[in-house]
Amino acid sequence: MHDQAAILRNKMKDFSNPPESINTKVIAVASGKGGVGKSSFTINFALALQEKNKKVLIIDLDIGMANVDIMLGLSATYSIVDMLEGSMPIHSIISSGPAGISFISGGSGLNELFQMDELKKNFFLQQLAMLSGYEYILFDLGAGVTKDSLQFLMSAHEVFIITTPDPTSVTDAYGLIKYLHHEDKDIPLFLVVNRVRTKKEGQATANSVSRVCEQFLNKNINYLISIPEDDAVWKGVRSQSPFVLISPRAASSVAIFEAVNRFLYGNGNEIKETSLTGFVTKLKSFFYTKGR
Ligand SMILES: Nc1ncnc2c1ncn2[C@@H]1O[C@H](COP(=O)(O)OP(=O)(O)OP(=O)(O)O)[C@@H](O)[C@H]1O
Repeated sequence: MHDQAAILRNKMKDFSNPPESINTKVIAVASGKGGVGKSSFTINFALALQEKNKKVLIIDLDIGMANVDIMLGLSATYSIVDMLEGSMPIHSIISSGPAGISFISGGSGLNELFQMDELKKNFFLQQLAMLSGYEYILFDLGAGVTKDSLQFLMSAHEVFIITTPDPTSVTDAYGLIKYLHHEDKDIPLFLVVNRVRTKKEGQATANSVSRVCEQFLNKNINYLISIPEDDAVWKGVRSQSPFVLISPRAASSVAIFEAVNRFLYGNGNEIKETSLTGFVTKLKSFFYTKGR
């Protein structure tokens, strides 16, 4: 009988050999509070990385608020939900966005993704392992932490936390950092302060987050960049065209390019070895032992 389980089992045989691996770094982009510019940062940072000739993939896992495809002016044909329902290979659900950026949509009904049975979990993990041709995979996760997003946050090689200088946003960012630190004291965290009026405001915000993290958690936070409040961002969202592409000289774009330079060449970050297998193995351990 060819039920879905049988189809999945057969597909898994087809995909048992992941493609040749390059060094893949998985970045989870998160925020404590919603609406702080997480998706817009993810997209533009990914595009700026791609401009440095890096192979980059964006995966939208912002359940309920998935809007990366809208911001990219795309209507993705297939999503992760389709991949799981239709036992499709992960490469067939990758869309090509502006400047050829690769993108995977979570799809509506994504919350069911996390209620997967064992066979689907294995299929999902196996398909993720097929993405080893990408040098950077950016997961856009929802604001705050859920039991589900936590698994991705804790498995990623690095976590970017986006905040604005707004005290409520800073408080929520600290809450998120505290939560993550409690789970894993060694998790590398990068802070992005978005919508600043001046660089000084960005630095002051980063200083206050760093200070409380050092004082109460004994945790070092890497301040990546501040991004100014800029009409170019708004225009990019309105025209569904990322601002680094349509306004590359705007102050917000300059900040994103600077963030990529710091990320790639600052603090010895470029020499750390990372692998997709490491990410998938960690995620698997969350799915099966530490998860539900
Ligand atoms: N630097 C900026 N300057 C001006 N406007 C900005 C800036 N960053 C973000 N915005 C605006 O903020 C709005 C929210 O941005 P975005 O959707 O990226 O936030 P988010 O944190 O991903 O939201 P969600 O919590 O819904 O996932 C967008 O309309 C965007 O135009």
